[in-house]
Amino acid sequence: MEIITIDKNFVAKENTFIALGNFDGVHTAHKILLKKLVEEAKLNGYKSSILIFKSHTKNLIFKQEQRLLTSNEQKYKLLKEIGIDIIYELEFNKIVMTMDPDDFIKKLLLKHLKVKGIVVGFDYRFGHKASGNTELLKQRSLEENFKLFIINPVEKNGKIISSTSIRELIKNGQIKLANEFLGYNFTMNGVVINGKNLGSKMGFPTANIKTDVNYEIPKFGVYDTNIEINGKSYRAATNIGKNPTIENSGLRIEAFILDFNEDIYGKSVQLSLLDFIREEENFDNIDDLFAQIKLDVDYIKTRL
Ligand SMILES: Cc1cc2nc3c(=O)[nH]c(=O)nc-3n(C[C@H](O)[C@H](O)[C@H](O)COP(=O)(O)O)c2cc1C
Ligand SMILES: Nc1ncnc2c1ncn2[C@@H]1O[C@H](COP(=O)(O)OP(=O)(O)O)[C@@H](O)[C@H]1O
Repeated sequence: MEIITIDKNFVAKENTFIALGNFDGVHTAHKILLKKLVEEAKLNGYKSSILIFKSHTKNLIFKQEQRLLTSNEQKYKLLKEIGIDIIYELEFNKIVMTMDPDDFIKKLLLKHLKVKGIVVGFDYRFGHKASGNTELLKQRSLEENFKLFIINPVEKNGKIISSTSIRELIKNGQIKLANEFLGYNFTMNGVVINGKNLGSKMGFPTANIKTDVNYEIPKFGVYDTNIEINGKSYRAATNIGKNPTIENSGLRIEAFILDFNEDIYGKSVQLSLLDFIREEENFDNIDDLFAQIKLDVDYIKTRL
């Protein structure tokens, strides 16, 4: 898979079929759309491409940082697995945000990116004030002679699978359903940093994980998790929250790794959430807290 950083003046070397969107999470509905892209591109003898904005479009539109399901790195890995040939990476700036929808289609996509076919979701919006939609794309596909595929909403349990609906599930602790919608387990990448050293004193050392990605924050509580360290996977009891029993500091992600006894400070880890076990609690004292942590760990062992 080729990753090409472009600006609005970039001219592509070759024709492609293209998919448009943020693709945060590359979830099961995205996969249906992207498989259609790869299939149709092949049938028509072109490569498949995606136009992706480097930062989420909502960051600029709503002037607040969009919480995410995947880092760009995770997203690109998933896209590669689907068989996408080219990623065109474009900075989502004011020029792109205020672009006339017809300029977006005719100049950027057709002229500069040499697009022969477009695949989008039913609710795709683009251009100035999001005024471009699938109706406009339909009209222009007839006039300008490009192929267009609009993918219908994909539902599960009566709910539309979307990046937004998955973020809501994660916020509500409905991690199993979120994972079903994603098609894989929600995973946060980070690095193990120093904590207060209380964990090992109490018999439960916990790897404190710091992430640079603006992930959606899961409901505070204890999770059954998998943690990948140096390519090896371990089971862990993980608390996500603010440790109210100890202090009321910022967000902490802390994993007690089962059957493990190594120094992993500074290591990159991937933490996958499997299930929500219980809410984070404010215990009267540290002994009560660690008695409960022992119960959590014992419970997770019964789930192995
Ligand atoms: C399985 C598990 C469950 C936890 N549950 C809670 C909790 O309910 N309330 C709380 O205040 N802290 C909870 N914690 C966080 C602990 O307070 C924290 O891990 C401990 O203070 C050690 O911190 P340290 O790694 O900075 O030494 C939990 C930690 C783990 C591993
Ligand atoms: N089973 C384990 N689970 C988590 N971390 C472990 C484990 N065994 C050893 N460690 C190491 O111990 C550290 C955590 O010990 P802890 O006393 O909780 O210190 P800190 O407060 O710095 O996190 C981890 O970062 C890791 O390097």
